[in-house]
Amino acid sequence: MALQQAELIPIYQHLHQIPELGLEEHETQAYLLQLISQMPQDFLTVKKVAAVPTALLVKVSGHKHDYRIGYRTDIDGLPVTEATDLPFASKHPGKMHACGHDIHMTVALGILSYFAENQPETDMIFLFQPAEENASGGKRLYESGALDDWMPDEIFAFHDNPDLPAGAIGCRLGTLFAGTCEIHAHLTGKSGHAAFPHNANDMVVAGSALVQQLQTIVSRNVDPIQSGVVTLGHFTAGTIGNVIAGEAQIDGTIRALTQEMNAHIQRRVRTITEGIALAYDCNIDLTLHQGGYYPVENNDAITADFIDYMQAKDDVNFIETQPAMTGEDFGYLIQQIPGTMFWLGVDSPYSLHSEHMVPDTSAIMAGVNAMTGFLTHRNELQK
Ligand SMILES: CC(=O)N[C@@H](CCC[C@H](N)C(=O)O)C(=O)O
Repeated sequence: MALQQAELIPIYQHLHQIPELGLEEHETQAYLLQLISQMPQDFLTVKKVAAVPTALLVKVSGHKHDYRIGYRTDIDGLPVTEATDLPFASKHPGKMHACGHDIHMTVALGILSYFAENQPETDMIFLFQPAEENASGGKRLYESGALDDWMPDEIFAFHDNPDLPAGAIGCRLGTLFAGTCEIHAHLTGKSGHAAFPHNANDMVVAGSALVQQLQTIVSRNVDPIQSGVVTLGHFTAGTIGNVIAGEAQIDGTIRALTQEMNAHIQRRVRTITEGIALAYDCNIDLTLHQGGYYPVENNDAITADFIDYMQAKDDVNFIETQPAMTGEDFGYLIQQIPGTMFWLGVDSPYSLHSEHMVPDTSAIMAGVNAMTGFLTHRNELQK
């Protein structure tokens, strides 16, 4: 029997207890391998990837081999200290599945277990991908060449969404998620005694000016009909109140729904940073890192079919959604392989990345059922 609610909930709870950061998902990988080894093996081949050691690829051999349908789940957790009071809360201090990748993995296992028993028409490739949050795991996996002889012709993935009702499927034609780019700025001036500012070069002041100026980009440099985000979530400087700070560190992220706008904002960040370094006579070491976090652009034909399918199903609550400024390294994969990304509602009052986020687990079976049905339909198109 394919994995059902009674098996999937304990699997989810176990995964929730063992979150690991990107590229460190060894315990998670071992647990996934154990579960996959318990499925019927007739059609399954499992591949590890030397260049991305915590990744797993699983092929389900179909009746024929001239087409491959890909399905991707991410497997990493976040450096967040859980504050949910769940009986199955994280056992790894300072780490949590606060972005719901435990839900993603559980749904993927449910779908995989179905096709392990019900041989699909075409080959199917399941990607258990590390490091969605921080290290472009999808890009690494693609560039490792491990997919080359298993390259999907189309690919699907979802992200859970606390703002949608549990089990609802959300999607849209066109861009679903933003492209992102990390900002890291290290400022170096001259520390000194609080009483003699003229002999020092204060990085609290220079850093504050940098924050203020970067925050003008969206209001003054972005076409108001389009959109963009510059968030600076981290700013540290100095040591104590009566010492002028000689160093500061500012980190943040750029978000935009097109690659052109993302690149435009990156250029403005560079120019403004150079100007602040000049104006405050300090050194600013700026790193802008986009990696694989391109906008998630859904393929028109495949996504129209996805939406038609979900809308026609009485047991699917389909909701057309707006683009979101969340990022996803699936943006890289979907640039290489046409496909669809969608949301799965998990109805939580707390947002993704919150230490209080508790997804409604009734979404798991809803996701498995909707996607086994849809992937069977995509298989049948290849008959
Ligand atoms: C779904 C989600 O929350 N994704 C992350 C992706 C992080 C991208 C990158 N590390 C950055 O911070 O720019 C997100 O924060 O949207």
